[in-house]
Amino acid sequence: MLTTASDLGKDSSRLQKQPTTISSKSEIAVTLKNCSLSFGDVQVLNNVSLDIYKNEFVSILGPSGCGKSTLLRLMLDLLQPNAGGEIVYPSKDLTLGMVFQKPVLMPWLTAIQNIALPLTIGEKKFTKKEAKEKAEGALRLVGLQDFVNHFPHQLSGGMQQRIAIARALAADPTVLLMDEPFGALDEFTREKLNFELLRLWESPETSLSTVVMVTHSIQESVLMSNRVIMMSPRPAGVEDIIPVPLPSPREVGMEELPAFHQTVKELRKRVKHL
Ligand SMILES: Nc1ncnc2c1ncn2[C@@H]1O[C@H](COP(=O)(O)OP(=O)(O)OP(=O)(O)O)[C@@H](O)[C@H]1O
Repeated sequence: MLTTASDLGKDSSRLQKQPTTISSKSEIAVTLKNCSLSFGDVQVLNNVSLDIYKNEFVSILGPSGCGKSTLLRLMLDLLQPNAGGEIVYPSKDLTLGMVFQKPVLMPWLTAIQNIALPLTIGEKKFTKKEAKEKAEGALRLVGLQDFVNHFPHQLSGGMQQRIAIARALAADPTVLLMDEPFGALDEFTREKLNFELLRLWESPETSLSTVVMVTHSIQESVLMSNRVIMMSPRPAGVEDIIPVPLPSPREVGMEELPAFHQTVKELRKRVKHL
């Protein structure tokens, strides 16, 4: 198991990571300024402007093919706003992490080797010993410390996705970008991982401050997020930003609250208009 709600319940610092209201004092984690992007003749993003704050969990919803994954790749610096605009990360101690829909694990590497591998290559290189220690820590965070030497085929789909989350967390990101991370999982595992991710985001054991998650599930977006960004059809822009008026921290059973139903209903109404 991951760090549980009850483990963290006595720690007031977890409450620092849930700004349900954005005030003028909220610190920006990333700003997209009038970003437009085309693949050849196909314009995918049109004038996307967005501020995402430190200590917030944001979901991105929108029609299939509108450009949600493209937006994340832009934020990860894998793509450039080639038709105008810029992306600004004001913080000096920024580390970006990414989790994809599929875990994309190397089948010939064990759980710990899969997590350690990216730490030994790229810009921020760690020694093999450091990488192993960080990978062990990340495995503990996702509750898979007993599966250190298991290969991917010896793990369930949910466990493989936890390894992918651990791999992203091992680099100690401040901003985590997630592209439908639970889309391929059954409903039971998905719900479990939803709360495990929330606990990790709240945990003082990680540097994680901001989560930006693309999802196709309206319910998931409401349950997890402080705000939901609704994208318009391609070429996508920001259609709407909907705050989620649920109490923090989020707990199992909040799906029964009237505020949950009202926000889901509101989002459904807006989806129908797209
Ligand atoms: N590398 C690429 N080259 C050309 N076109 C691309 C490339 N990547 C994405 N596209 C196009 O950009 C558009 C947006 O794709 P993207 O994957 O960002 O959408 P999405 O909103 O994430 O879709 P979905 O919800 O179905 O996952 C699509 O029309 C897609 O074909």
